[in-house]
Amino acid sequence: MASLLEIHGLSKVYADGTAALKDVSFSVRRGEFVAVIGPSGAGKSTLLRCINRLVKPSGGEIRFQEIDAAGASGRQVRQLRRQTGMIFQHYNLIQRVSVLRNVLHGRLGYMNAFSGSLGLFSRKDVEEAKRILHRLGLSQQMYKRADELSGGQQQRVGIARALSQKPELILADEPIASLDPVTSRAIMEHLSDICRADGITCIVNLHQVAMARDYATRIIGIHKGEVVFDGPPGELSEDVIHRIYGAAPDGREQGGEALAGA
Ligand SMILES: Nc1ncnc2c1ncn2[C@@H]1O[C@H](COP(=O)(O)OP(=O)(O)OP(=O)(O)O)[C@@H](O)[C@H]1O
Repeated sequence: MASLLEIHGLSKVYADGTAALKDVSFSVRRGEFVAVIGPSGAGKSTLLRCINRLVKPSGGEIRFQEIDAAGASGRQVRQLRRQTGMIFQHYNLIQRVSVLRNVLHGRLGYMNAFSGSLGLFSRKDVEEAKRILHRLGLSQQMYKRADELSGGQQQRVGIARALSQKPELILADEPIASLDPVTSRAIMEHLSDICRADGITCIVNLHQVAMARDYATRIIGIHKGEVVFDGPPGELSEDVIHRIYGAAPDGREQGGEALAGA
């Protein structure tokens, strides 16, 4: 099957000289659930942000469907962002606005500037947003302000907003890092269900190795900006985990929190 996303020789050097990504290459097929793991500062967020062009790559190629994401024009970047839903650690909701309206913001990329600025969403978009909120168990919350919700509920709104875009790809940057273990599993279940039932490809940055093992169909391990593992969860041996997280000189592993749940 053709790849949805192909990355070749991707590099990112920030203005201060930090080389966050070095010669990263992999491709992702439709329907895959990819977990990206690695220690703090490995380059996970930079990778996701290069894919939807929140960060401009320094070199290499990113091909998303027909779009050359690395060299995309402004119009192509807008098209790319329409087709890629982004989910953030801190939810990035508009706090004083209703849950329903936050979800409808996922439709802005499809509207002209005039309708978008006035929030003139179509009846069809509103009905679809309500359906998505119902699916995520948030029917009772849809008219509440976002800041009245718990963290887990806010992250479900973040997922609902991404779904309302009707994306081909969901990029989730540490979506459970601020949540307790039970709520984290509920969020991972929702993402997994979306991937399986809707065929939406997911790339999820995670700190917890156990979560990656339990939910991903494929794991990519990054260490200091380089891919050091790319394979199914079953191949994530202790040796591989040490290669990804590295070992401190005194023998203690780095990323102890990540390994604790491994
Ligand atoms: N805007 C920036 N300017 C300069 N350096 C940056 C910038 N953003 C990230 N970096 C650096 O790039 C490297 C990779 O950072 P990145 O946030 O991608 O890692 P990460 O694996 O997502 O880390 P974490 O798990 O802690 O979020 C780090 O050394 C970081 O300090």
